[in-house]
Amino acid sequence: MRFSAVLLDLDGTLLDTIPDLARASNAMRAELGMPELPVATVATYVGKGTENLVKRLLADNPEGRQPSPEETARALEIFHRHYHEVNGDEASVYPGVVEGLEAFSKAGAALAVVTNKPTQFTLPLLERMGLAGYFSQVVCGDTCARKKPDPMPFLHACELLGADPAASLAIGDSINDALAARAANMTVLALPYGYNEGMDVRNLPVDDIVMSIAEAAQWAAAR
Ligand SMILES: O=C(O)COP(=O)(O)O
Ligand SMILES: [Mg+2]
Repeated sequence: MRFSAVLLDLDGTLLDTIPDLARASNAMRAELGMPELPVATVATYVGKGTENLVKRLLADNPEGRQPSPEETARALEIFHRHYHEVNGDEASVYPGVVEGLEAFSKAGAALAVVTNKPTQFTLPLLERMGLAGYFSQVVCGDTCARKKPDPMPFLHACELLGADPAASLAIGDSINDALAARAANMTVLALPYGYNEGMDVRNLPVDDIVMSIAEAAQWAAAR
């Protein structure tokens, strides 16, 4: 395998976290007197970090009114409280993830998570889901000054792993992973089962689409 490092997205790539994110989102909306949203709608709001999710949840009102910074800050506090309560309760590891991570590790690749989810939720979730041990580095939404789709988090992860971005593989479910990895000069694979802000993954600027992390490991082994 020509890749010395593999950087994996979290939400929609390693874990299906939408049930918990939707529960916290609707608990926040209920506390603010807003009606419940379908889980599928919440899923289209995930991808650019928690603050962006909260802004989109607040902007989902009949008038399309955008929240003020003060309203966003207050709602974010409420969301955080609820998400801490449920984080991991209904999350699941996608099929093929453990098999794929084992295969990448056996092939000698250094593994990192690169997520837009804040550190306070990411680290306990990785532990709870039994995946923490696979990763030598975890770069979260608040680790760097900018989040994906900026290349900064991927470049930071490569630096921490001592890996050349050109010899590194990124795997994700969304436009944010694709654009960030492209800008970082990495090879990038997309998975179709996650949350791409409601868009078709077939339109993403990626090297290929694979059906699972296990298939991604096979794809990489052939190169
Ligand atoms: O927190 C988000 O918005 C998405 O997180 P991800 O980068 O792991 O997909
Ligand atoms: Mg994702």
